[in-house]
Amino acid sequence: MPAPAIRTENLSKSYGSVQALDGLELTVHAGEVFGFLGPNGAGKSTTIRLLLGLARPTAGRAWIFEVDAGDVAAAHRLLAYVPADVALWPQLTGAELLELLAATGPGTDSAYRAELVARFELDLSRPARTYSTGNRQKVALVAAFATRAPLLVLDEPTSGLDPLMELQFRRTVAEARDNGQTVFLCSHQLAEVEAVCDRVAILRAGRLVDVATVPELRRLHRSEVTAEFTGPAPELTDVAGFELLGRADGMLRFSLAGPPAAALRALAAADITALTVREPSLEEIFLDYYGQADR
Ligand SMILES: Nc1ncnc2c1ncn2[C@@H]1O[C@H](COP(=O)(O)OP(=O)(O)OP(=O)(O)O)[C@@H](O)[C@H]1O
Repeated sequence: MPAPAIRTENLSKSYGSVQALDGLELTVHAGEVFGFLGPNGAGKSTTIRLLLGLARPTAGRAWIFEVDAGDVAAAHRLLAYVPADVALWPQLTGAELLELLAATGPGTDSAYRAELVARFELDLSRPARTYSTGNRQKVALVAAFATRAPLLVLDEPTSGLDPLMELQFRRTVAEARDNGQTVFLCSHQLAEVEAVCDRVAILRAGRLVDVATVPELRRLHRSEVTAEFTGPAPELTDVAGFELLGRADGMLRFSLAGPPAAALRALAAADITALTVREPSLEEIFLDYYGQADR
């Protein structure tokens, strides 16, 4: 087994009486694209700061490819980082910035970098002070993806990108994975996480709620079923996990949680003419976890 890209053991951080991160146990395998999700204040940025050695844990430890995250000089040779708020030296042009970032980072593939500059339509001749938020983000993304760093830590990397650039981002993440790199992606863009991540971790109030693949998460959550029928309506009220959403003449719409066997038996007893099952999106799953009632 290759060393995990990220491993944490009881990783905890408190700020005074605020427990920002509480006993995080996480393993991110080498080569996977891993989504890190949670509502505001869940502890995502705190985790990233601990992984980057920008803060010290109150308890527990973290390793980057088995290098202690606190050993910043060694750990940062293995990773590239894109922060949520990209700050750049205002007087340097895009081209100068990429050169500077390449000189300080874990090694850059210049041919691939040129391809990424074209792909993200980055005008390298302009000074950074004239860049929009999205352009600053592109500089950081191009610099990070052009490295051969085995781990890419991306914190809200596409919040300033338009939908076309968002697609280019997804394509570039897929290339990083094909290249054997690990991607740790912290994002509120759930469609993006759903599209690119192999597994996701869900964090809430400093604690890990779940780690699973998106299909696994889907199986745990409600699907929406529409059944059309002739004759008597199927009798589903006793089925565990059944919740009626609507009914009309010859049509029933309901949500279902858990295994569908009992519902299928009940449906089989009726004369069903059409059946559609819609699986929940990651966004719906996320809202299920963080429903307004218990925020
Ligand atoms: N330097 C600090 N001093 C005091 N409290 C802090 C500090 N940094 C974070 N916190 C608190 O720790 C908790 C976790 O914050 P964190 O920034 O890690 O959340 P987050 O999941 O990244 O949220 P967001 O999605 O809003 O970025 C919050 O309650 C926050 O107020």
